[in-house]
Amino acid sequence: MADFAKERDWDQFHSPRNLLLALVGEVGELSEIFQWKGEVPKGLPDWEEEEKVHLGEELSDVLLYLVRLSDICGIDLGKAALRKVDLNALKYPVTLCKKLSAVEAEVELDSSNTGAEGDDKV
Ligand SMILES: Nc1ccn([C@H]2C[C@H](O)[C@@H](COP(=O)(O)OP(=O)(O)OP(=O)(O)O)O2)c(=O)n1
Repeated sequence: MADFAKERDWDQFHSPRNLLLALVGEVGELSEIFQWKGEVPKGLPDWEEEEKVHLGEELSDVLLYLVRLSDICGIDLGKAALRKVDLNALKYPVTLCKKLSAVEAEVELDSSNTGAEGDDKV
């Protein structure tokens, strides 16, 4: 991405703020693909090949602007992400999360048996 921008004299435009706005714009384009479709099954089995190619393009735009933004801010994104994975693991221990998931599933089951509305689940 650094070479790509340099070759085109685009360094002048690739400021942190501009890259952040470009990133958000691409997230918007990514969202448009899913807009109004309702929930879609994992793996997108019913999607046309063309739609999947489009999805890959928008995901790539998000990734490329994210990588460029990190670079321009002097952040080693690979290192930062690995550190965050470690922090996440400490914050959400496996045993605790499994117990909470089981309890939540039970509450969900109870509320569906009684007809009460439960919270939306992730
Ligand atoms: N000043 C720019 C312009 C583009 N790009 C790169 C990063 C993205 O991967 C892609 C974005 O290009 P477009 O702005 O043309 O966006 P789309 O490819 O999504 O096209 P469109 O918005 O027409 O769907 O090009 C860049 O690095 N710097």
